[in-house]
Amino acid sequence: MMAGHAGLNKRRNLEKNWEDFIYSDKLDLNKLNSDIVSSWQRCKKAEVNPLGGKCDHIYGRDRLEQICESNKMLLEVATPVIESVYHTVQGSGFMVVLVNNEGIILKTMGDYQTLNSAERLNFGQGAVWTEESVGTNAIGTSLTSGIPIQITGAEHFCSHHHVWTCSAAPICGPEGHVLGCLDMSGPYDKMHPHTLGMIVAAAQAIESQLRRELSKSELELALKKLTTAVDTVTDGIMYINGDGIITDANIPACNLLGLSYGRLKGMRFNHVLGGDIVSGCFTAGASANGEDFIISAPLGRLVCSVKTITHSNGTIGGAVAVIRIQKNGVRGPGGHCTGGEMKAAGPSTDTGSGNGPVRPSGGVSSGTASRQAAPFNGIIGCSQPVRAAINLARRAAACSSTVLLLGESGSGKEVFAMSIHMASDRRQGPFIPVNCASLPSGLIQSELFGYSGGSFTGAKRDGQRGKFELAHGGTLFLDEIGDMPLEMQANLLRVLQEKAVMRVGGSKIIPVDVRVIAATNKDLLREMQQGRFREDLFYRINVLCIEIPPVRDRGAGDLQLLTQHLLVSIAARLGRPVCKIDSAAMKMLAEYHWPGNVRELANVLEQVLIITDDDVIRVEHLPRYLQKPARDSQGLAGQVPCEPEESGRGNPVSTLEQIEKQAIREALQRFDGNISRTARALGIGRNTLYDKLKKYDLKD
Ligand SMILES: Nc1ncnc2c1ncn2[C@@H]1O[C@H](COP(=O)(O)OP(=O)(O)OP(=O)(O)O)[C@@H](O)[C@H]1O
Repeated sequence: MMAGHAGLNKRRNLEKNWEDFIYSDKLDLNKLNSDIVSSWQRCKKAEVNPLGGKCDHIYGRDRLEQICESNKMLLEVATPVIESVYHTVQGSGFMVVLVNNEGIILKTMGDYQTLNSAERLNFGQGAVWTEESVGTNAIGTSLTSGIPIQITGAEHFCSHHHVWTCSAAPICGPEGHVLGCLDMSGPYDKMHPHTLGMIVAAAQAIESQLRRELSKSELELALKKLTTAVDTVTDGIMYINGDGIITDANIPACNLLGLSYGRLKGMRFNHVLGGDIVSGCFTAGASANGEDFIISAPLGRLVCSVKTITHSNGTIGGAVAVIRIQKNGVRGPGGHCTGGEMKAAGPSTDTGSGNGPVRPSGGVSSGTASRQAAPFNGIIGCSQPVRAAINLARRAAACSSTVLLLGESGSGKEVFAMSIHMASDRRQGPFIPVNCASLPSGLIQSELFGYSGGSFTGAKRDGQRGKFELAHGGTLFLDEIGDMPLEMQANLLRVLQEKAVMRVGGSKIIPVDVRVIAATNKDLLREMQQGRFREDLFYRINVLCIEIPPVRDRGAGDLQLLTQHLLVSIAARLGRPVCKIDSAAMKMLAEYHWPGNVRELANVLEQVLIITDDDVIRVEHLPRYLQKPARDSQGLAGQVPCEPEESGRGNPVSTLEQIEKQAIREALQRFDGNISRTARALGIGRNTLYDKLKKYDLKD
């Protein structure tokens, strides 16, 4: 506080300097602070009236409300600081003021008398307290110069302010830009240099609180992004705390495990999965992290992987588990199948087995009947032809002979091939599928047998292994073998006989231990007769032949089982609740002849689940081409569930062809002639569709 003679002298000197500058433009730079000199010069240039000081630039209530709204966070954070600062000076004639970065007063708090004096200057909410508006003052000058400043008495440019002392400090945001300014103003004779120190500390407190708030809202935003992502994915995701309790889960996780969120949350993860995955990960640490496990759930087999979350000090804080439906087995990066099996505790699942997780490296003891049965559990169907095919497949799994799978497109040949592999003693080895129809004829040789370094333009320097080498110790699935070019058939035969390959451009014989499963939807006997398939190769691959029945030959019971299975698994994949199908819609499915087999059925159900939110599928939800079956359609309706359907097959070929032609025509119309979408909807490949368009002369 300024007192006595010295104080009076200082005041007089300040007033003298001010008068010299205002009336004679004289400046004694030794006696004046350079920031004040610059400010005075700015004010003179801006033609601010030095004999005034009453603010006439004030925002009305509505605009002020908007301004406060856009400075909401600053106000919220600064208010408790203002209150605490005012509390310490209360009764001493001071007021505390908060302005935004444009110098507009957002808030004032002070002693009654001081607020009254301030009001006479319009020094209150909504006033624009800048240098241009009211001359040199702590608020305006601090905002202009970006530094904390104290302005006392005649240091103010306007004479009406000469009885005031003001201290202000800018408030900066986390990125350094000025958000506003905090000021403390009071009577001139209460001037104390410490006041500025107090205001600087208060502004800093506001700044650090703002930083905390911003990082909190950034954290909230990051959390929201994460939650949105977790809710959008189709995989099931669960969070597990350090005690192995599930603390959160997304909808697909609940659907896949067949448990409501309320039940799942709070359950012990090991109880849900019926094994001890988590403690394995917690104790084995990184070694168990991220590995895939196979578990059995009500929906079928699921792949589960658990990854631990570690604190910065290295201790384990919990884990994230990801589960998804096992699609054709679990393939490692090199296309390897992995996985033993354990059971999840869904409502309809036997939890009493006590099976723990079986890691790929641990393996499943070979030869145990129950374990060998598991791979075939994914093949849905109990009709006689399906049971017969499964029985043959079981036998195939027990030996290492070449297998030939015959069946229409989409009937499940790959599912069978994978199941045979998984049930065989090669299950620890890779399962390598190759679609012979989709390989360009120029590349098929190198794809199958590999090539040595630099053998052709664009080849990798060190060469590349072919599918036979990749399948070493495992199974090679040659799909659509009927489409393999004749010259390749000779090479394939040689490899099968010699059990060794030679890479394209190479000279080394590489022995390979590969079990071949071939598949086709073509009539190989006819292909042979017409010279398109080698007889010797046919007999070489046709050691054990398994016919996969088309869906229309499986009976209504199988169709119902497949429909229910697919509805649950597709719903889980789409992340939507499972829905039922009413009997009329089921009857309509049974009346259709399913040329695209299970794949077509899956596509139809997926389309329905995408377009409807209803929890029951009715006739009107089904595609139109199903709603108008041809009169003499050989559908499945009326067939006895799960019974062999031996009678009544007759010779339906021409009728089915008519129906097929009609289905293709309608699908083409529906998708405006788009081949890819039409093929997808019909559950057949594009090439097959092109063949059929040619066959039925539907090209235009
Ligand atoms: N019996 C089944 N139970 C459950 N899903 C099945 C069954 N059969 C087939 N599927 C499913 O139907 C789809 C088509 O099966 P898959 O690819 O094995 O048929 P494919 O006969 O090999 O077809 P393509 O001849 O076109 O290669 C896959 O999504 C598969 O999972």
